[in-house]
Amino acid sequence: MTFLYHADAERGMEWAALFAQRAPDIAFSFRPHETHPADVRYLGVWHPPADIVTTYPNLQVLFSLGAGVDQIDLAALPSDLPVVRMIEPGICDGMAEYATLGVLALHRHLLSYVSQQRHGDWRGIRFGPAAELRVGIMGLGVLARAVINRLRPFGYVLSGWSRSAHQIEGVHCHSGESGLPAFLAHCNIVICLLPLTGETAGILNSTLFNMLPKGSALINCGRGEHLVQADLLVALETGQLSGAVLDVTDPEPLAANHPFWSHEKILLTPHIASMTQPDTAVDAVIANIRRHRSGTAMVGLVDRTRSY
Ligand SMILES: O=CC(=O)O
Repeated sequence: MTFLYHADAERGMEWAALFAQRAPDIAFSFRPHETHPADVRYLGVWHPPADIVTTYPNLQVLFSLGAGVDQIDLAALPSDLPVVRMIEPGICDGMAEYATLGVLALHRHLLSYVSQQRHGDWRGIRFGPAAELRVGIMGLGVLARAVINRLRPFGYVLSGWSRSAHQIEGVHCHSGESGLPAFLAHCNIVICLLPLTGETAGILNSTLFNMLPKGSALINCGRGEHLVQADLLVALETGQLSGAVLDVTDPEPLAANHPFWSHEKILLTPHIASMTQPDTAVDAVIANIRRHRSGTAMVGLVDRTRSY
């Protein structure tokens, strides 16, 4: 009954030490080649190796080491194999910090000041109060709620949009395709935290940008595939969008000559918004293994019909 951590060995070693301390009853390995495949009941992966089902005939749960599962070909897995997303406090904190960084950077014109500094240009740009800035979040899952809670004390006007209806105190929530135009019409900054699915790929496109008030800004912490890159360039060119903070791109990294690298209105970071933190992630996985063993529902179980 082994949990096999099938990813980078450096972090695997960290996980091994934490598992040994906190769950000595659960065998843990981060060395696939030294692990008997038939012993593997729980498998932790980022990009799963090929043929996991034949390689690990006794696999009972597949754990994604990240919050997303779009990197896993769910259709290739047996429909009764539970797949679990990583939901742990460290990932939520990281995302809350990054989204806050993005909102503050856009609100307080940081991209312009970085450019002005390069040109020796000492010039203040007016900014309005947070209470007049409307921040909208696309996707209202666990990460979005962490972002909302972190943004709340600044006083921004918060709204949210998701596929299905949600109620969050102090947040004006919209849902479904029909709710999208009203949501967008009231966003000065829109943050994409959507899962990547067939329905959400390419959702950040010119149709969506044109539904935002002119001069709005975008933060994409979802996946690079959510964004139609050419549409963003046009929107920045025309002023429909005033700036973008992008933590994800398609592909990653972008080609060396890609216009996003040097665009003055784009802040680009190398997919670091949030990272699974071993200290807290290990507890989340151990708790889920114990839930699975006792037949209770695991936290983060992927709904295979929705792909997240
Ligand atoms: O992108 C990172 C993750 O899915 O955790």
